[in-house]
Order: sequence, then C-alpha cells, then structure tokens
Amino acid sequence: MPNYQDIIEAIASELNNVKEKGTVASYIPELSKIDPNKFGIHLVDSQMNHYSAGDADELFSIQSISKVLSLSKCFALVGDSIWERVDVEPSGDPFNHLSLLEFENGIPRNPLINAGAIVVADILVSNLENPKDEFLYFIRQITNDDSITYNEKVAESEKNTGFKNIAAANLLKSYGNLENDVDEVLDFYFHQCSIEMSCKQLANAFYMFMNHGKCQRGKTHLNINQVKRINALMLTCGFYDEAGEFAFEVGLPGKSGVGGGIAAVFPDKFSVVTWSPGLNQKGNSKLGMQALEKLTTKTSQSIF
Ligand SMILES: NC(=O)CC[C@H](N)C(=O)O
Repeated sequence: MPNYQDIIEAIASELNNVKEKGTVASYIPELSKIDPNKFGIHLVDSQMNHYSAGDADELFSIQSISKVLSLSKCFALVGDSIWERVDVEPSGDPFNHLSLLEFENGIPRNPLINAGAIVVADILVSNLENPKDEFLYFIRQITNDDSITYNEKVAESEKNTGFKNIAAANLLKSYGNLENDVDEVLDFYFHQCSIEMSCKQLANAFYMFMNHGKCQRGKTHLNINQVKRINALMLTCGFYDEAGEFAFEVGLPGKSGVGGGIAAVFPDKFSVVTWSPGLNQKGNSKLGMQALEKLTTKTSQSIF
C-alpha cells in the first residue's frame, strides 16, 4: 500500500509554491470572503485509516458537492423513478447553463448540474416531511458527526443573487418538471449548498461511495447498483464541462463545488477530499485538480 501520509504531505508542500491559485467564487457574495491561500487534503482508506495535510479540519462551503448527497438520499427514497425526471448524460456545459433545458423539454441532462439538482431537491421536498432537517440528519449519519450544519448566511447570500437558479427552477416549472413551489424548492437547494464541512468530514461522508453503499458505521444507505450509478455519474458529470479533463488527469469519480472542495473516490481503496478556494475558468478548484492528479500519479492508483 502506498505511504499516503508522506505522499499527501509532499503534494501539500509542492502546491504551496504554486503562485497561480485561481479565483475565489464571488457570484455568491459570502464566498468571496474566503482566504484563497487555504489548502487542505484528507484521505481515508478502506480500513478507515486517516491521512491529513494542511487545513483539512477547517470548515468550508460544500456547494455542489452536496448534489451527490442529495441524489443519494433521493435515490434511496424513490429508486429508479428519479430517472423519469432527470437524464444521465454529461452536459458539456457550465453548471448553470439553461439552454439544454429548453432543447430537451425540461428534462435536465444529469442530476449534478444545477437544473438536475433542483429537480432532485423537488423530489426530496415532495417526499420528506421536514426536508431540511431530514437531509441534514442523513449527512450527519453518513459522516457520523452531529456538528455538521447549514450556514444561513451563505444560503441567504445565494438566495439574494441566485438569478440563474431562479430562472432554471421557473423553466422546470413551466415544463411541468417541478411539483412544488419554486421558492420552497430553491430554499432547500440553497440550504443544501450552504452546508459546511471539512475535508475530513467530507472524506468520511464519501466513504460509502467507495464502500458499496455502507457508511463507516456499517449502515447500508444505497445498494451496490445504486452506488455504481452514482459513481458513474460523478465520473461523467461531476466536473461539468471539465469532466473529461478530470477523468484524463485524475482518473477517479469525483465532484467539485464552487466553495473550492473536490471529493473523489477509488472504489474499495479510498475516499479523498481536497480544498483550495481558488477556481479555474470552469468553476473547479485549480489546486484541488492538481493535487488529485499528483495523488493518482504518485500512488499509481486510478480506476484506469
Ligand atoms: N458549482 C457549484 O458549486 C454551484 C453551486 C451553487 N450553489 C449554485 O447553484 O450556483
């Protein structure tokens, strides 16, 4: 087995010297306050050994990484009926693009772009009695950590500036692909994106995607086929119009968020999370992508 601790420490110190760290997201005003020099990485292997470097215990906004978790909750609740309302094809477009939605009659390309995640949020709002509480409870369960919570300021900040998401939700509603009120669904969506977690907590949450649906507490949340599908979606759609690049450079299923986090998994081997707030032009963490490329190269461990 590779010496993960030495490897991730080497990665953290190599990236410390990189000057071009990307740009912190500013379209959600609360996120623009984050220090671009933060960097954390945490890896948990199949035996639940933990390896950490940098700011791996610091909380950050998980943003779109939450889409994998909401999809999981939804898939576990309603099963394959979800695919009647959202497709499973890569979009090749930025995460907030609306054009395909019109071409494809209100069926989002996949659940990991914004429009798809808004449909997933709608299904959760329809099927849960207290959607925000129950979703948070699910995340606390899979992470085995009751301290995880929403950041109301970030949710409010996005609500005030989330015009594209408001447009997407209205477009979905016009095609009959949103059952609940636009405002109610978006309130849930903005809250799920506002959840704050550390690299370590997220690596613990993503453990179940490398462990056939079973979380660290031994509880099965998804069956093997469902995990296969979610990992396939992460690989093909987890980085929007940079999914090809991530598969090419890193070679793992993963998901990014505009808070600068990236979570990735190697089935049966490890789950790993990086955090560096500076984003590249496609909205993915610039140093996070480089860190994971180095990880799979130095360990010679990628799914390919
Ligand atoms: N890529 C992301 O992380 C985007 C999430 C963000 N909350 C949005 O909807 O725009």
